[in-house]
Amino acid sequence: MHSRKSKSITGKRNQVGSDVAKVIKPQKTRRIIRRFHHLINKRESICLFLCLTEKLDEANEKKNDAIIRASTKGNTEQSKSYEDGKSQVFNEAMETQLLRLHSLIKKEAKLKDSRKITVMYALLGYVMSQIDKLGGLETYQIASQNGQLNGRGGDTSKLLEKWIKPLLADHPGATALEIGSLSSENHISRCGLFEHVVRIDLEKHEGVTKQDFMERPLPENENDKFDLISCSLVLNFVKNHKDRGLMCHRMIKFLRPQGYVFIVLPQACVTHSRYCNESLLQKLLASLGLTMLHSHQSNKLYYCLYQWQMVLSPKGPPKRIRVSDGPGLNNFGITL
Ligand SMILES: C[S@@+](CC[C@H](N)C(=O)[O-])C[C@H]1O[C@@H](n2cnc3c(N)ncnc32)[C@H](O)[C@@H]1O
Repeated sequence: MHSRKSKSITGKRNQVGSDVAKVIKPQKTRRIIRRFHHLINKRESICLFLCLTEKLDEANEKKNDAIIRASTKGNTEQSKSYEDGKSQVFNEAMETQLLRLHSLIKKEAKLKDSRKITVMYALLGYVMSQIDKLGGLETYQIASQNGQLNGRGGDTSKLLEKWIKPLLADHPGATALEIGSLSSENHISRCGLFEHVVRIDLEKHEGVTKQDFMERPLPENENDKFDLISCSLVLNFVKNHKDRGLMCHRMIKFLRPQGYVFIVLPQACVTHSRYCNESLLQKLLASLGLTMLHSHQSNKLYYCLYQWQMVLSPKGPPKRIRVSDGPGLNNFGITL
């Protein structure tokens, strides 16, 4: 696999990480974020096809490599194919195969012979090398951080502050949990409306605890719960519709009665998805007892604020349902 260290012009090696924050140009952030999502999605589909049951960890590519390698153990052809894939530099043919992965998988699933599996290992190796070349989750997060500062008008919790201020007027000592926090400088932490803000993310950042929300110990009492949970641009980061649903379910467990949930999604998740629009999202969250108080669409983002009023509406279907059709739509969806 390529080294995650790059040489500077002085010949010094730079570790991918905080140093890189200074070198990702703002105009490149969107491209990096898109590429990262593309690669992660393709990797997930290939792993599903190969029945790799051990969960890959976005924050630990070394571990992921070891998991994949272990799955090829005893099969020299698969192992060689995976290593060959990893040794590829940018490869048009592989990129085309990735773009057609969905139909490729459909076709191959019918004739799941050993040769096809070998081809999939080569593609998986290629995806791994591309993720590595990109700098993995760290670079993605740095790009997102830059995105917060530039391209999309900054920190999303500015709007949260506007919405939540009148609601918390008689609520001294309110607490908040910010899932997917990249900075302790965001409005949510600085606005003074919350006595305490717990900030967590899959990666460690200054003032942010490294923690997977899905593994955060469940509250033992009301003190461990929050008056607000912020989930800004996190659900779209979660890989599939079922896991997104699980995340929504879990958020409720951390909310105090009448607590609030602030969700931000890329606008396309509600305007250009086959499986999601604002009204479906509203119905899904209503089945968890959440009532929508506000929503707003900017050029790039969709914001909404819900309150846990505990008035449960009927549960939606466990499967994704198609709400739109046509070319150019994405497959974002949530199922509960
Ligand atoms: C695009 S960034 C969003 C950052 C920021 N909240 C914003 O609005 O710009 C998505 C972040 O969600 C984090 N994330 C995804 N799943 C998570 C989980 N299960 N627990 C904690 N953080 C998670 C990722 O680590 C990533 O840093």
